[in-house]
Amino acid sequence: MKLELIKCHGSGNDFFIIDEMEQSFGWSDEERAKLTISLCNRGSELGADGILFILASEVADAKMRVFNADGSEASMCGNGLRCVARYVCEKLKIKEATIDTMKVTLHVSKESDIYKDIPTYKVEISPVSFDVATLPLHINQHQLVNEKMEDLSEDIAFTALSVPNPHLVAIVEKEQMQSDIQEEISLYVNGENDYFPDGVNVSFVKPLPEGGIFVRTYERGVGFTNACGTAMSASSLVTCLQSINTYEQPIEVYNNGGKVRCIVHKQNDSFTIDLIGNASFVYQCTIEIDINHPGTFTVDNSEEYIEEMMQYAKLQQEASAFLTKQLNA
Ligand SMILES: N[C@@H](CCC[C@H](N)C(=O)O)C(=O)O
Repeated sequence: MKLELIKCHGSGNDFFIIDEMEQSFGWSDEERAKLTISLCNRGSELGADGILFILASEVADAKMRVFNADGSEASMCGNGLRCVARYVCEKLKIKEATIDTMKVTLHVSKESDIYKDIPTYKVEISPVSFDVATLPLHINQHQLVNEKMEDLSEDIAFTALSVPNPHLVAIVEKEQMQSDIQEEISLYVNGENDYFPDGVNVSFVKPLPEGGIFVRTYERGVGFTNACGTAMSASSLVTCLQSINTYEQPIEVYNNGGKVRCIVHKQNDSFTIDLIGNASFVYQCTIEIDINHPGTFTVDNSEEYIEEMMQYAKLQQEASAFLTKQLNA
């Protein structure tokens, strides 16, 4: 069969969009998983962190399903949702929309450009929970907020939260950020272990001297990515809890693929987060693939979004120069 793909990214966290809104391919979840593993393989002609399947919805403008590069399905994806927001808003010629996701319907909207000529979208990150059962995290307490887990590290304190996908967040020193410790912990909690039966996204966060934070995330089902939208949102909330940042105020969040802006809203004891950033298209292409044997495919008719990519490269250069200066300050 022929399949149309759009390669897109949010802060360098890259995905393929597959539109199943009008044409239903009738795929099973096993077929979606195998297709994802094949197309996301970085050793193939394509490669990505995941696939965003966009489907028709009876309760919202569209439905998003997210598959990680290893074929597992995630309940949410912040960077991916911005790309889906752009795709749906442009397709339906609207400026805001509702997108149904695995656990919740979320509001998305077009925003003024975060950087000159960079299509920018705001997405709602919600619901947020600190109840360890929602990750799940198996420990003998209801919450883990800025506390050590001796089996993970003797020095680092973690906060566990779901937004609604699961996150483990630690505020760290520069030396810890640059060591192998994050990878070691991430491999442990995403392998056979007694604590996180479904794995967890692990973020190390470094507050920057001139304001803003740097977030590096090891993503469940993928590995280290340039950025993880839900992780940057969860990390922003954790920095507000620790009075490093302030509720209702924009937080500049730097990552290895660029930067985004988060605003954490607090009402009584509940939280929501706005994630604002680029929704960039890289290229569109058609592939010829046999869904029963997705391991091989051919790519043709590839067309790049050159202007958009050149503009994004400028944002990335500026963000990276700022970050280097801040991390060496
Ligand atoms: N990159 C995403 C998150 C994708 C899902 C995650 N790996 C999980 O399994 O929960 C984002 O931008 O939020």
